[in-house]
Amino acid sequence: MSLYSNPTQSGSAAIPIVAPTSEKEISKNVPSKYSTQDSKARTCRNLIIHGYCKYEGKGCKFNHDINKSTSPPNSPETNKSKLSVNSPVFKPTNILSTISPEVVNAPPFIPKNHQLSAVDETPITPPSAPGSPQQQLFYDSGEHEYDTDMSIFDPTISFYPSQSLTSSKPFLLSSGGVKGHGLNALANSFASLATQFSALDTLPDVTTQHMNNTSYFTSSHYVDPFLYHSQQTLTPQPLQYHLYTSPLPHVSNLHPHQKTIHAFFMSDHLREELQQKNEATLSSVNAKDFNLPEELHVYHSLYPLDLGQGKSVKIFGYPSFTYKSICNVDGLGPLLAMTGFRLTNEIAMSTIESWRRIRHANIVSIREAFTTKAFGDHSLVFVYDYHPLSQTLFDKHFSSPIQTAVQIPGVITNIPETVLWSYIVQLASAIKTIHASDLAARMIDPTKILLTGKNRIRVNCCGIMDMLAFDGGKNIHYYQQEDLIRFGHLIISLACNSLSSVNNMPKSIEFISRQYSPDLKSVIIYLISKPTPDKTIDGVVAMIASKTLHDINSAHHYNDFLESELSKELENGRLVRLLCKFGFINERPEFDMDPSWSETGDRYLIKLFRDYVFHQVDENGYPVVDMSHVLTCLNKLDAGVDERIMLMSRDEQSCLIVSYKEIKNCIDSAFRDLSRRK
Ligand SMILES: Nc1ncnc2c1ncn2[C@@H]1O[C@H](COP(=O)(O)OP(=O)(O)OP(=O)(O)O)[C@@H](O)[C@H]1O
Repeated sequence: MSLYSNPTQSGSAAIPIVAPTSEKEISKNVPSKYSTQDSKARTCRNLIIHGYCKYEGKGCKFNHDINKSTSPPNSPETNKSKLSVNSPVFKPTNILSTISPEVVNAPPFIPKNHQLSAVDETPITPPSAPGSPQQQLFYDSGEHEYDTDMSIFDPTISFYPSQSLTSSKPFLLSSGGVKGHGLNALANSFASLATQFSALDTLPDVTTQHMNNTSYFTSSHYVDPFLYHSQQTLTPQPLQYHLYTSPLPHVSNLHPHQKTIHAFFMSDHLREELQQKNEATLSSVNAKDFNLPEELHVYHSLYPLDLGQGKSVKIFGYPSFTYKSICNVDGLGPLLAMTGFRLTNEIAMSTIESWRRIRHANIVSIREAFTTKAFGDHSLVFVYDYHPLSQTLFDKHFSSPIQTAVQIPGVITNIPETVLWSYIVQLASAIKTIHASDLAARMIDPTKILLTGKNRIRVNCCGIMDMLAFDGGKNIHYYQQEDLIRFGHLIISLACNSLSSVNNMPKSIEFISRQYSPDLKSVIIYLISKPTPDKTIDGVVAMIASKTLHDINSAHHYNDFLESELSKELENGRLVRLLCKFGFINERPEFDMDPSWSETGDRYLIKLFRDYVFHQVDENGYPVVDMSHVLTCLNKLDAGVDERIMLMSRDEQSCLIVSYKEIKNCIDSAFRDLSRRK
């Protein structure tokens, strides 16, 4: 693609249509092979395209009487039903075949996928020498012929930068976008997109044609969108992934059409949640203000996670602190530092290896453990995976005053049974994995179980007790039984909404049997029953089998939800990169000592394309805010398809017919210029 110049310059693969500026200019540009007599016999092209000619009576030599058929018999102009002002049909696909490039001294442009219609009997002007840029300038002199298969052109639209020139009839994105913006336009756009994909299936040698992006948008066969679904017998063809946008959102119940824009993107709730998590991940403090070491092994940027609560000795027997940190090697990791602990038995460190091998969705993975004196005394540091904005079960269910108050049966603060079952299923799954690895959790406590998402729990701080009270694994069965009893106590506390409920078992069980189902009570009774060799986590898993299925179902539903939200954002990265390039190029005040750089050459085309995508207005002059139009255009641009569009200057005096592929080349070349270092 060579440099573009303002429409008056040649050397472009685009095909400018330029309105004549004066009578003199008109006559100057009319090729000599047509006499004045011929000109009078031919219908003025301004009349055909715009519905009127502002030079009528002021020197334009062409015929302005639309009812007078003066065209040669074989000319497509004779088909007045398609070319009348009342029903203008405009399709420049075949215009290209009959325009002499000599008119403007430019080599002809023959698109690779150019399809000559059967009605076009005029010989094609030979292209320029092989290898030269295939270009053609289309001058609005009237010395050209139309075929009958033109895109619809509405002369009543006041400012309409461009129209899609695809021959695929159902694809009326531009006109649909202008005339019926909002929901209909949205639906039309996607229906047309789907139609084009379906058209792909009907082509005989799709793979070959698809390689040059031809078959999609230049197929002249209209394919009913509903036919798409009945094409199952055909072998699926490779698709142009770049052309996809996310599927049409459910917009039928939405009224204000602005809302449809939101429907294209991730839900606000999920976005906010993820943004808060990112914020938490990036939060930092000045280490000196908190009297923290600036570096600790391969970790730095320590950030205290238990700011309000201070040192706690009740679980581990040593004061412990939790920090978020950044690892030099692989990013984030929260640290749990135990101060005042001196590791005497080096073998205890080896227990961490067994824990490092455990990967489970309900267990916070441990990365490593090491000793340090960075906190001013002997400390043992454990490093776990970081789960931003997580809360402990204690914080969630037992920290507010109403929750810690003495439980009054029947008071609203009960945790719903479905939530309890979800906790039970997840904990049982975690404990089963731990026990199967010949380990014991020893951390089934509300302060050591993290809530990392909606009802999503993970057992935290695993492996610490094995190191603090190292016994070489001798008492593992005892600790496993203890896990089950602690598991039972945790569920009782949650069900009764009180940590002290475990001190009065009969009353608590009676409360649970009144508030919850017998199944829940049975599981609790099993968990807190006397340890026996037969009492294992497998017994619990068998008892909760049906609830597990329900939990799996919920997890899959949530997974579907997240996947659909993700698909909405799938193309963002690509499109943002493209928009960034636009931003670098468009309206640039100066480049390479040239103040008009962004307005001339290839960049002029990019500017017109920007207008085509973003600055269209409808027949009443209102901006067309059609996101699907923007997304479709950008996707086609990114894919560099051969489909051509007509770009029009803001003064409506010149048009350029150009393919997405050429615009893409222009953008790439302009961007390369900008990033080039001399
Ligand atoms: N792996 C982790 N990822 C993210 N946050 C964590 C992680 N581990 C702990 N936290 C957060 O750090 C905070 C402190 O954790 P900690 O284990 O010290 O709990 P605690 O409630 O302070 O218990 P204790 O009473 O033993 O001090 C908690 O609010 C918890 O949400």
